[in-house]
Amino acid sequence: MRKQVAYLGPKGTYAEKAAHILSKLANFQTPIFVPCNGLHSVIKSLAYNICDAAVVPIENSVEGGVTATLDSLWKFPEIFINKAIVLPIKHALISDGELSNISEVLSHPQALAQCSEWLSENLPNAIPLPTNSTSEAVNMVKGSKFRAAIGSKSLIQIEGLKELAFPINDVPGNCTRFVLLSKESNSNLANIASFAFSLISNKPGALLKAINYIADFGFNMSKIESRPSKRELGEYIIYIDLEINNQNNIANFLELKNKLEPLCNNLVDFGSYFSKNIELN
Ligand SMILES: O=C(O)C(=O)Cc1ccccc1
Repeated sequence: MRKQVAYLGPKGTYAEKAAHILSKLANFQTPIFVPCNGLHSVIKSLAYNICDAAVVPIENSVEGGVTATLDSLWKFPEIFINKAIVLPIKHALISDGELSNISEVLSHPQALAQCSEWLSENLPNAIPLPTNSTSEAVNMVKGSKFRAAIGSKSLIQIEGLKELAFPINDVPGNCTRFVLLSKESNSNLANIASFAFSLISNKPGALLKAINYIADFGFNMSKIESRPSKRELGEYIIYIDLEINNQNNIANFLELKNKLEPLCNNLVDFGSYFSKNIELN
C-alpha cells in the first residue's frame, strides 16, 4: 500500500526535501506526500492515523532542539523515530522588490533566528514576521516591493521571484536533523537511541544517579537537554541521545533502560534508528 507521509508544507519547504530523502531511504514505494500547515498538524496527522508517517525537524545546529517535536514525542509514546537525516540549510533572501526597499522579512521562526545577524547588519529596520513555513513566507511576498522572504533557493524557480542575497544564514555549517516518524519501532540498523524521562525524586544527586548508569554502561551521550514537564514549575523532562555502535548496542541499551526505569516516573523510548548526513550541491 502507498504510504501517506505528512510534512510541513506548502511545497518547497526544507521539510519537503527531507520527506523525499527519508521516504527513499525507507524504501517507501511511490509515497503520497501530504503537506500540513504547522508542525503540530504534521504530528497530529500521524497520531490520529490520518497519515502513516510524518517528517519533522528535531534539532538545529544553531537554534538547538525543536520544542514542538520534542514535546510531541513525549506526549504520544506510540510514535517512534524510524530514520534521521542531517540536512545542510542554506537560506536565500527572496523578493519581487529591491533590497533597499525591504521593510518586512517573512519566514519560519527558525529561519528568521538563523539569519538574525545578517538581518541586523543588512536590513536593520526591517520587521521580522513569523510564518508557518519558509514556502508560506515566499507565497506571501509575491507581488510586494517591500516584503522579502527567507527560504531555500529552490523556491525562487517555483515562484518566479528574485534572489536578493545568498547565503544569508549566520553560521556557514547551519544544518537541521529531520526525522521520519511512524507508529512502528524499528531497531535493525541504528547509530542513535533516543529517549526521555522524568525522575521520581527531586533531590540532590537524582539526575546524577541516572547519568552514572549511562556512564557505567559505557554509552557515549550525544545529546542531553531538558524541557519543562508543564505539570509543575521546576519539574523537567530530560531528553537523551546515545550513540549505538558495536561496543554499545541495542541489547545494552535495553538493559540500561531496565536499570533507569525504577528511577523514573515515566520513561519514553523514542526508538533506535540510523541518522545519515546528507550533502547537497
Ligand atoms: O519552513 C521550512 O521550510 C521548514 O522545513 C522548517 C525549517 C525552517 C528553517 C530551517 C529548518 C527547517
